[in-house]
Amino acid sequence: MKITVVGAGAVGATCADNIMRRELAEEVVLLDIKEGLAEGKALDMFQTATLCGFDTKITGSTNDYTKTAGSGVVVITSGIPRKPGMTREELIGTNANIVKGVTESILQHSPDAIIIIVSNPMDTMTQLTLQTSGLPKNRIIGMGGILDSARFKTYLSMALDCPPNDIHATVIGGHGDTTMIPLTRLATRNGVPVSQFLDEATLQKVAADTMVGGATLTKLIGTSAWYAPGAAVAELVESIVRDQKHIFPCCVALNGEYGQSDICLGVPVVIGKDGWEQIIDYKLTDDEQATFNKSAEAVRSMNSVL
Ligand SMILES: NC(=O)C1=CN([C@@H]2O[C@H](COP(=O)(O)OP(=O)(O)OC[C@H]3O[C@@H](n4cnc5c(N)ncnc54)[C@H](O)[C@@H]3O)[C@@H](O)[C@H]2O)C=CC1
Ligand SMILES: O=C([O-])CC(=O)C(=O)O
Repeated sequence: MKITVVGAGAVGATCADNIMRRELAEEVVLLDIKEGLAEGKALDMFQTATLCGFDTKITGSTNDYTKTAGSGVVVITSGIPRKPGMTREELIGTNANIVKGVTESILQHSPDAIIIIVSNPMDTMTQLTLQTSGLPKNRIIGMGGILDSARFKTYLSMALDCPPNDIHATVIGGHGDTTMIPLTRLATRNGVPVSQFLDEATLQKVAADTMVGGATLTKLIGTSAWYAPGAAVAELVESIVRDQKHIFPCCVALNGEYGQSDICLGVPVVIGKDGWEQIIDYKLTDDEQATFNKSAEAVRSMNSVL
């Protein structure tokens, strides 16, 4: 399979790197609008093949979409990242035009692709892609919840002083500082509810830290994160190309599930070769459902800006 990553910046390049190291494609095409950037990063990454022991070919392209032709999966990371003190929502004015234009160009050459949206504000960019691409809804997947869940698990493991891989936990809702919903009630340490180990105040702090996880990194680094975002995209891509049927929280079009319609929002879905294949419509508590509804309202109001 050929996989295209649009945007050869911090997230796009890390994403391509992870995809290559996991050998998820025969060829990865990295495309950027900045002259030479994608070619340079692609060549640098290809020179790790003998060092890291992978066989995936990588091609760089300065805005030449013919090189992306026939891609099975396309990851869109093009657009500006936030700076310290900004919200993801403030990026909409610039990124909506970029994401729309990129999607049109991609579909001219890869009409059968599954599209993964990473550019922020991700929920609204996913909605935009759904509305403008005409693609079946199962082939449009916004990536945010996998990353947010990875952060949630990491913060829980730090509070528990245990390995992150012993934690199972998920974040649903929007991919925003105030719209994401870490499902503390369902989080477990190898099957044992984390509430057996941590008091309510600690759990609330972990949830709060998770929600501002991206903002915390942006403040520390001066721009937003890329290592965990790139790895999170690769996890999603792997479930598609290997048809693994993993359940991941992803931003998808809801049609009555979780009491919401006409909106793309993060919920648990089964991911396989056809994109998102099934929504796991899990019954939330009344409080969780009320929070989910509030998250949907906030994302809906952002979508109305489009
Ligand atoms: N959904 C998520 O979980 C995450 C989303 N993000 C978002 O991903 C986006 C990218 O972040 P970074 O890679 O850190 O930014 P970056 O600035 O390092 O890279 C963005 C790249 O997009 C390119 N670009 C701009 N317009 C383009 C176009 N029309 N066609 C092709 N390429 C174009 C730029 O030249 C640049 O190289 C941001 O919007 C950021 O907020 C970042 C982390 C996680
Ligand atoms: O925080 C940001 O702006 C980038 C992002 O979405 C994340 O790292 O979660």
